[in-house]
Amino acid sequence: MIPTDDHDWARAADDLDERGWTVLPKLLDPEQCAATAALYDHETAFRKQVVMARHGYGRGEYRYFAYPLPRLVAGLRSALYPRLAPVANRWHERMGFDARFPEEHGDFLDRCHAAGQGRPTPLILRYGPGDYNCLHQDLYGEHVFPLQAAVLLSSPGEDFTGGEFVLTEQRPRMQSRAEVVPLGQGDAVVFAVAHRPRAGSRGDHRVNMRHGVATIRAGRRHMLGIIFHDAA
Ligand SMILES: O=C(O)CCC(=O)C(=O)O
Ligand SMILES: [Fe+2]
Repeated sequence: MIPTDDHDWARAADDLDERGWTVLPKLLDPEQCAATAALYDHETAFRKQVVMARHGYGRGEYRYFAYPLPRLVAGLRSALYPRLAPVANRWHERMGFDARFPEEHGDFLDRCHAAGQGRPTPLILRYGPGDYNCLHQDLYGEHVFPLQAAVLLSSPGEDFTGGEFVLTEQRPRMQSRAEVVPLGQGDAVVFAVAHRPRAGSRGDHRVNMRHGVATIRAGRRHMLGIIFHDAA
């Protein structure tokens, strides 16, 4: 159902190692995007709604899915994870972090759930004119899978303008650098949750990464977020 075989995973792994993010073009087709965005109004599919302005997170809102996840969301989460686990393990080794990740997502979730991180983190975000998402990191407890994915469900230029996906990285003792990630409808961005290793002249060091969304100028923008660790 989720055609992850079509993607160039060797290139994706190289992008991730070099800059901490990659784009998987057309991970979902327009019908899958529309059907997923339409889930937003099915209140019973979700465990929690967050109005971002109430928490100082930005402006706009999002909803975390409840278990069981919709088929497409569950399918994406379990299909992407095994492609990313080798990158995650390499990153942890290079950053000197102890945790290593199993090959299958279910085994990693068992570890999260046993540690009290049992609430699902996949979400849909919805933005209108003037909305934005402040730079942040999606950390929900001790157990962290270091990569996450997000799929643009709306069509830029058609459904909305503005609303660019932004990543920043901060190297130790240096100023932050920003990247704008070009996304079309159905494209997924895969990116570092909080840290990534970077090769420097004196070996690897850890850089700090955050992501957010620039102000939506017009229209409505829906995004599907796939986070692999669950929440406490
Ligand atoms: O709306 C966006 O592009 C940001 C999504 C996001 O923050 C996430 O998926 O964690
Ligand atoms: Fe996020």
